[in-house]
Amino acid sequence: MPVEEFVAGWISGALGLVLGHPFDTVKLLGFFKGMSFPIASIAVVNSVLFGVYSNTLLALTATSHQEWRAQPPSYTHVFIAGCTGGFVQVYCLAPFDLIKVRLQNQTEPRARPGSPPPRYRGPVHCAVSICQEEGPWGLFRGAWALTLRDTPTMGIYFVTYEWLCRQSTPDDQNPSSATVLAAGGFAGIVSWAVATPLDVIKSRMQMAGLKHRVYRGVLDCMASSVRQEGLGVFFRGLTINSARAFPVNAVTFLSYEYLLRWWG
Ligand SMILES: CN(C)C(=N)NCCC[C@H](N)C(=O)O
Repeated sequence: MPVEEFVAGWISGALGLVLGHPFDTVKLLGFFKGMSFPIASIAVVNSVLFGVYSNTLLALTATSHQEWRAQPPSYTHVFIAGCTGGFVQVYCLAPFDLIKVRLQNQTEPRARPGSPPPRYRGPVHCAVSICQEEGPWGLFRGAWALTLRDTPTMGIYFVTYEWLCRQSTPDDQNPSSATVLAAGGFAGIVSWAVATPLDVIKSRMQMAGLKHRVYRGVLDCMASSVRQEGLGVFFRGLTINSARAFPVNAVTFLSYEYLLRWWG
C-alpha cells in the first residue's frame, strides 16, 4: 500500500490548518489557542482521508496517482474513493470533533464575571472526563451524524476538485498551481455548503445530555430543531464555514499535489 499519500495528506492538512487557524480561533475561542492539539488531530485525520482516498482509487482503477492525468479515473470511481476516505476518517475524527464541540460550547459562561469555572479545563481533561462520565464509547457520541455528514460530502469534495481541474487543463497535463488553488478552494466551499445542515445536527447530538435535550436519533434532532427554530437552523455557520473553506482547501490541495509530484 503506497504510504506517500498518507504523508502528503498529513503535511497538506497541517498547512491548511495553519491558514484556517484565524477562522477556527474566531469560531472556537479558546480551543485553538495552541497549535499542537489541532496538528495532532486534524492533520492526522487529513492524512487518513487522502491516504484512504488514493489507495481506494488505486484499488478501483489499478492506476497510481502518477498515471491519473494520462488515464483519468471516472467520476464514479473518484466519488466512491472519496466516500470511502470520508467514511474511514470519521472514526479518527469523531473523538477529536466531540472534544472540539464540547469545548466550543462552554466558552460563553467563561465570558461573564463571577460565572462558575468551565466544566472542561482543556482537550485532555475533556477526553478523560467524557471517558469517566460516559464510558469510552462516549467519545464516539455523534459519530453516526458525522458519518452521514462526511461520507457523501467527501465524495462530492473530490469529484468537484477533479471536475474543476479537468475543465481547465489540457488532457495529459498536470493542472497549473492557479487551477489547483481555485479547484481546491471551490471543492472546500461546495463540500461545506452540502455538509452544513448535517454539521448543525451533529453538533447538537454531540452536546446531547449536557446543554441540549437528548434526542432519539438524527431524525428526531432534525425535526425538533426545525420545529423550534425554522429551516434557517440548517444554514447556521454557513458563511464562516465557506470563508474558511476556500483558503484551507486551496492550500491543502496545492501542497498535496506538489508533494506527490515532487516525490514522483
Ligand atoms: C465536512 N466537510 C464539508 C468536509 N470535511 N469537507 C472537506 C474539507 C476538509 C477540510 N479539512 C476542511 O476542514 O475544510
